[in-house]
Amino acid sequence: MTQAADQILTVAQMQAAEQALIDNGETVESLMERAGAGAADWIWRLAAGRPVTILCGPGNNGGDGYVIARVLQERGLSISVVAPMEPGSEAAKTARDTWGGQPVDTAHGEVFVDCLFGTGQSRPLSNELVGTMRTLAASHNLRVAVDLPSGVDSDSGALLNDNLPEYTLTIALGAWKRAHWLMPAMAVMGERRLFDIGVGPVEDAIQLARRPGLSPPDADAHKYSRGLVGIAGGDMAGAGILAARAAQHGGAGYVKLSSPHSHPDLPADLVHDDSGDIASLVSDERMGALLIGPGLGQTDTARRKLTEVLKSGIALVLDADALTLLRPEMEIAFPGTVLATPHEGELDRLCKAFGIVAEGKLAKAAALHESTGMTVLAKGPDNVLVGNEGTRFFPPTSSWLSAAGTGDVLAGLAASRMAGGRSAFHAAEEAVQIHAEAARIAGPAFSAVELVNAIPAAYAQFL
Ligand SMILES: NC(=O)C1=CN([C@@H]2O[C@H](COP(=O)(O)OP(=O)(O)OC[C@H]3O[C@@H](n4cnc5c(N)ncnc54)[C@H](O)[C@@H]3O)[C@@H](O)[C@H]2O)[C@@H](O)CC1
Ligand SMILES: Nc1ncnc2c1ncn2[C@@H]1O[C@H](COP(=O)(O)OP(=O)(O)O)[C@@H](O)[C@H]1O
Ligand SMILES: [K+]
Repeated sequence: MTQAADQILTVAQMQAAEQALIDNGETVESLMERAGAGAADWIWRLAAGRPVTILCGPGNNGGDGYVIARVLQERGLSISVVAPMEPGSEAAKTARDTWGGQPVDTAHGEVFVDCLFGTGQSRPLSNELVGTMRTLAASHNLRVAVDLPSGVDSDSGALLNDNLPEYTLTIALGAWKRAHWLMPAMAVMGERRLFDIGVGPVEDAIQLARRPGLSPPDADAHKYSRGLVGIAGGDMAGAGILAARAAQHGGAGYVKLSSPHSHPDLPADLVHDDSGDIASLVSDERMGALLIGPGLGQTDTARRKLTEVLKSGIALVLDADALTLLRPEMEIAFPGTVLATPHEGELDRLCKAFGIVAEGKLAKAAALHESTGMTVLAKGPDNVLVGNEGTRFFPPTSSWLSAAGTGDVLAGLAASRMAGGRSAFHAAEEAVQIHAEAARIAGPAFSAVELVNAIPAAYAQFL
């Protein structure tokens, strides 16, 4: 179901949603007044009595800036407005006239408020404008972007100029935009807050991932009812062990690692099938989900294992080497129960293998889902999940996750959630957030093993 508070809109969807409000009796002016007053509340808290400088552009984002100037001035704050361009829209002109002050050429204060451009940003900023913005940003300790940082493309999250300022806070107006959750724009926004102006649910909108609601095992649970996860390992035992460890902590009751290689760190509580025989793994009728890829290798044996696993009809997580080996001619019994978890390089390789030409992470993941039927989690600093249930974006996670082996941990978690009965889509939605929470708990500079060890505490956060 579409939830208005979590929806993420394109510029066209936002404009249609605003038009719907106007058709119901609002005006651009009344919406601007509400949006500006809402943003002013946040800036008021941040400023705590200190002076505020507002950079106003020619469109309605600039109009919001004049409303903010008026509201904060009425509350007694010292406000300077810098306006390198005259208001162009009627609503912005009205907002400036109602403010009634005189813009200045430059100012030094504590809080810089960027109301230069919002969703209407259609091209890179001129050198002069970007220079003004950089100078103002550099001379204020706190920086607030209203709706979006200027210089950001709302639909793609691309940065249209180099060296844009970084913000303390970004206040989304009316609804989230894609750029709030996509790299590289996401990285400059600081904290994100949404101010509601009454926009209703938009059909087919991308949603922000829901916080997982986990529960302890049922009172009469046994290891198989909690889920049996199989890990089809291969040449490098370490990656399989990491994934298996994560699966053990991810809710499943039983984890079986099939790998022909032993390893000195093989935990005593992990069931290890050292025959590496894939047929016995896929013929186990209790198998809830299988993970294949971490440590699999790319040999003929690895390809044969992957082919068999794909045909098995068991719910699958495909990661790492399995994604490199996957080809369109391989038969997938039930693509709807398969989750693929590519990082950027694997996503590009998959697109090439499947003849997909698309620009950007979202378009690539959507095309891959469309072409294969698999649920696709495109990983990285921004996570994009596309499946039959729709599309999800995620809050930013810890950049300390950029360490070898953390992807194996995520794949193990996802397999564990699937073995416990979640769909590929919901398993991925939960796994990303348990993984992110474990990273937060593990703190800085953790290794993949330390990340795994933090999973139980992360799990507890969602019980
Ligand atoms: N439409 C509405 O009902 C509401 C809109 N609101 C605000 O309005 C914003 C969107 O307003 P607009 O559509 O007017 O768009 P913007 O205020 O983002 O600016 C668009 C204007 O800037 C020009 N422009 C774009 N890129 C430029 C560049 N690089 N250099 C110079 N000029 C450039 C465009 O030609 C256009 O005139 C939202 O982000 C939000 O802040 C809010 O006030 C809430 C209500
Ligand atoms: N800069 C970053 N910020 C946040 N998360 C990141 C970042 N870089 C990588 N990650 C996450 O870390 C994991 C890395 O996975 P992957 O690239 O498959 O690594 P590996 O194969 O070594 O396990 C993914 O979950 C990814 O989303
Ligand atoms: K802005």
